Amino acid sequence: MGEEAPEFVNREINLEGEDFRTATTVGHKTYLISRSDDESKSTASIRILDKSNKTWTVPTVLGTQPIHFEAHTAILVNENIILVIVSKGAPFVDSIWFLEVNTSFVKQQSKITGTEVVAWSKGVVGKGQKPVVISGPSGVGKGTLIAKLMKDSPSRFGFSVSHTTRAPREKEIDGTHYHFAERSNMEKEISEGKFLEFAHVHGNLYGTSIEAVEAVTDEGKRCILDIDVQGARSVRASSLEALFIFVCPPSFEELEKRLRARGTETEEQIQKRLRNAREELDQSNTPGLFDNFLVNGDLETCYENLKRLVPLDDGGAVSGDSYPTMDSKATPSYTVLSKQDSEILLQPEIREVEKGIANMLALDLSSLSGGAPGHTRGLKIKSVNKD
Ligand SMILES: Nc1ncnc2c1ncn2[C@@H]1O[C@H](COP(=O)(O)OP(=O)(O)OP(=O)(O)O)[C@@H](O)[C@H]1O
Ligand SMILES: Nc1nc2c(ncn2[C@@H]2O[C@H](COP(=O)(O)O)[C@@H](O)[C@H]2O)c(=O)[nH]1
Repeated sequence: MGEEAPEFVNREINLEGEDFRTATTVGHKTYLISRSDDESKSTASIRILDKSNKTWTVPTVLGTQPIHFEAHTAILVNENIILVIVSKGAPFVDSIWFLEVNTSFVKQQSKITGTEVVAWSKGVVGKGQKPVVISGPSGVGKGTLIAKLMKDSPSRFGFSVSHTTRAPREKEIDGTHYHFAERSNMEKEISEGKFLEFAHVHGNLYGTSIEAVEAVTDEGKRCILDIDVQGARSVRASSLEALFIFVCPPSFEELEKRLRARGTETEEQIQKRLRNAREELDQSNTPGLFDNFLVNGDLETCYENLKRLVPLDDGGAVSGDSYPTMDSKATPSYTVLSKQDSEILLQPEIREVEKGIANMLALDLSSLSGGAPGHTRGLKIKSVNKD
């Protein structure tokens, strides 16, 4: 609930100054960002002043919050996003953040929770790669392909661990392969808006929690989702920008052979999965649903084709750019030197330049891209030579 604004704060505050508190106005709202009162934690706290009726609101804050939140600078990127640079105490990799105040993700979450919502997204260098949704009929080899991807590049990819009400298979580990859940608990969490998508698949309930995707993207990894076609449809309709890949079997007979050979289902369950496979293959042709199709005949060939769509080593880099090369644990103190059009120049303290632990940086706000809203946003950041 909003409360009457105290007289002394309802005034113009330095909008873009570096301080422990900044106020940034977007339309008729002013976003007050400050270090939390609990100084031991150094987290950020947000309050919103609605200038039209002079009321304050404490919003629901989504996303993983900036840590080491000391002095900061806030700059309006556009009417949807505020750039927040934590200018003291944070390692370089934790110093660039976006406060999403009016993006479609925020609007969607606001509808679900019925509250005013803002969301933190971490600024990552590069394209802020889209999560990858991999769908296909049961037994086609999605899990096998994903396991290869994770084994070859564990630092680059992270698996979104789904919830399911189905019983664990012999070698499945709770929290690694799935979060095995009670139906009533899972339904409750779905009704509380904690799931990005869910679907009834082969007689059980499956779903991707927002936290499962966050856990991966907050580590700066590209998130891989193994979900059925209904789930893919829900993600497509959500605000999460993703790459959608459908894996097809070389033939229906081969699919049946693989399902039987896996030996994890009863005959009745196999029949049910095969019936559903026909429906999924049919549904996969929905125009605009999947971006790419792979046929998993020979496993190695299919894996090579998957790596062409989801490269192991592009690092999200945009060719031709030079990226900051400083020690990722260095904690330089940046101040905003200038903002011209969409370029922001960040100036480290002279001592840090002299010690060689920091360079002047140029942030290109026009490059803001993709990532997972409420999780990460990609951005071009270049080191700038002073001479
Ligand atoms: N290209 C392939 N050739 C032969 N066998 C394969 C191939 N790809 C996967 N398999 C085998 O097929 C079986 C099913 O594969 P997997 O479990 O990866 O399928 P899935 O699509 O993840 O199934 P589900 O949706 O039920 O989880 C496994 O025993 C796996 O070893
Ligand atoms: N919509 C969703 N589908 C999911 C999710 N996790 C897995 N799945 C799909 O379920 C079937 C069966 O999986 P299995 O492990 O029981 O063989 C398969 O098609 C998966 O892709 C989810 O979170 N949401």
